[in-house]
Amino acid sequence: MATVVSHQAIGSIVSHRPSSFKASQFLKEPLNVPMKLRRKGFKIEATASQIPVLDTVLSPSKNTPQAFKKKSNEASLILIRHGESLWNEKNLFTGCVDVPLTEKGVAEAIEAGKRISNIPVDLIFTSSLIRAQMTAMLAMTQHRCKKVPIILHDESEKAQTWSHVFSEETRKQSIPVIAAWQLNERMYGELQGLNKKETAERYGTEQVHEWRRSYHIPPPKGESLEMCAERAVAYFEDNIQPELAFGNNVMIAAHGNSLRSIIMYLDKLTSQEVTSLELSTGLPLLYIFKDRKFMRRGSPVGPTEAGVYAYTKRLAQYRQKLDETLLN
Ligand SMILES: O=C(O)[C@@H](CO)OP(=O)(O)O
Repeated sequence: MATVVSHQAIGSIVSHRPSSFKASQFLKEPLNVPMKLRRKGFKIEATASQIPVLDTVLSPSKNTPQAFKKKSNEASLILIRHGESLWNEKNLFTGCVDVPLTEKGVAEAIEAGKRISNIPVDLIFTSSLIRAQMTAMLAMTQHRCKKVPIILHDESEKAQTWSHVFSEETRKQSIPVIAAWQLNERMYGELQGLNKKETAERYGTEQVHEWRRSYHIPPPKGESLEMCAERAVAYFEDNIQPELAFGNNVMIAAHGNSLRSIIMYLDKLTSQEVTSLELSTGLPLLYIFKDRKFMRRGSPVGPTEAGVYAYTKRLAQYRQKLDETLLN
């Protein structure tokens, strides 16, 4: 059965672990994580066979054995496709070309932020492209926690050192943002920069639809969805899922096709089903990760709607805490 998730579809920082720390100490089944996360500014470290951990700046028990326990057996995962870009507006194949949002895209990102303003976010992953990063940042301006998203720069020793934050209190009021090229849009090859309508007129609607939506067939010199999934899903499994397993709440701001491949993994869609999965720009989708399963919860309707909070006790408690903090 075809799955269409478009319109009503789906909708702190952490801690330092000693390098000898083994995932098996706190997970029933250790995840074997080929990690190379080294986020010194926030004291987040992980190497192969460890669990990456966000932590703990939030945890008063940091650096005690308590700090190595899972924060929770449940975590939220928000997926958001970037708002409209200047090339979406012009109907051009974009792929890995790095174009910014339009004014409408900015408004969509802000609206998305309102919808998720009561849902906890401890860590943000974005692609390395500006449209996804703008979306994440603009969305977070609306969050009721009022924490500041900070992009972690670990491209060199110097970048790490020069972006170090020296106040623990300030780190507590921050949310680390990790930019990863693996979450980039599918590379569209020789279609990048071409007009979608003109390309369909030239090569035929069916051919172009196949390039755009089939799982296995790549556009000329570009990536198929399958190839895109290989790097995006591997990144998700290696770097994002371990954070969720630890109890950290994650937001991913990425792209139509990199997110389609991740949703295919989360919802266990077949290569046939994913062909009819369409994601709207700027629409946040919420999942709950619990007992090593992903449960799709839809798109939060808005900050005043209670509906989404009925889904889990933990989300309801988080919102209550925000309400109390803001009243005091
Ligand atoms: O141009 C692109 O990069 C993508 C997303 O806008 O296009 P498509 O609609 O074919 O997924």
